[in-house]
Amino acid sequence: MKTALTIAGSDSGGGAGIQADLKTFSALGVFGMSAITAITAQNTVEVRSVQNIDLDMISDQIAAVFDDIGVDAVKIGMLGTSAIIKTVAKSLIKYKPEHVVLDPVMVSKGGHHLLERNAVAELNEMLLPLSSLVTPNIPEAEILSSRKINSEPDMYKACRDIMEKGPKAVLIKGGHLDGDPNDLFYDGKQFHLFKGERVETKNVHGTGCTLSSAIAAHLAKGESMLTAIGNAKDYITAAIAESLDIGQGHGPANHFHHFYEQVY
Ligand SMILES: Nc1ncnc2c1ncn2[C@@H]1O[C@H](COP(=O)(O)OP(=O)(O)OP(=O)(O)O)[C@@H](O)[C@H]1O
Ligand SMILES: Cc1ncc(COP(=O)(O)O)c(N)n1
Repeated sequence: MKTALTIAGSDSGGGAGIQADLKTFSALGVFGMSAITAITAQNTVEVRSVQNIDLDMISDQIAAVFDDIGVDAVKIGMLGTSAIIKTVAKSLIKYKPEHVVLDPVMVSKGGHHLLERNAVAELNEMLLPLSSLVTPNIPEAEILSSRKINSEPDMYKACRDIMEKGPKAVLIKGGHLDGDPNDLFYDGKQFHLFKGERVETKNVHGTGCTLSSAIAAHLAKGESMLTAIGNAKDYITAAIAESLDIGQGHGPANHFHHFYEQVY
């Protein structure tokens, strides 16, 4: 069986972070494993508190998985501090996984800063060069590229800027722009626009986590990067179309809508 490791934060509300990642891996038939970087007390409305995990514990979790089970693809989500970024980078340099999908999580939907503001330099210098694909949303792409993004043409320019930081490829997610949520891919040679259709819903908690995990799962199964992203885009579109109206805030993507339909 193919395996995928998520290195990310825990969301007690189950909609984002490690929980979204493991649900996505399972739904796509890949064996999911985790290295938890932080525990968040969180629900659909807010992040109430965050406790970062000790650096040694983070690298021990990663080592335990690589030393015994093996990893076909890695997905990286919330890394709260520059020290955690350095620790994860060191582990990636040691184990050299073939596929690394980096979701550069910075701020939660509710506005809580999940990455220290001064840690962006480490993200740029240490992790982008180790990534097969980096998947910023619009505000994250603005920070990584130091450029305002108000339109699709701006996304093309930002892709070029981000590629200079050394990832093998970039996918800027268009969910935060007006209009249909189109995501733009660039690998230094070709651009590809993955077109979406906007689903009118407030239940979009954890959609970025889900998309990056779905890409990692498809890469673990041996698909090419463009095929993996296309399949992951179909997955997130269906998971948003059938998203769950639970909690008072942004409800989560639905990973098992076929199953839930039978249970309702
Ligand atoms: N309302 C929507 N309908 C359909 N697709 C959407 C919608 N909103 C976002 N998407 C798609 O979902 C994926 C995640 O995009 P988004 O821009 O929301 O990422 P994000 O802000 O990192 O998500 P999050 O921070 O909630 O994890 C992208 O493929 C995007 O195009
Ligand atoms: C542990 C963790 N990781 C990632 C996110 C981002 O997801 P969102 O932007 O939907 O809040 C989050 N809220 N919590």
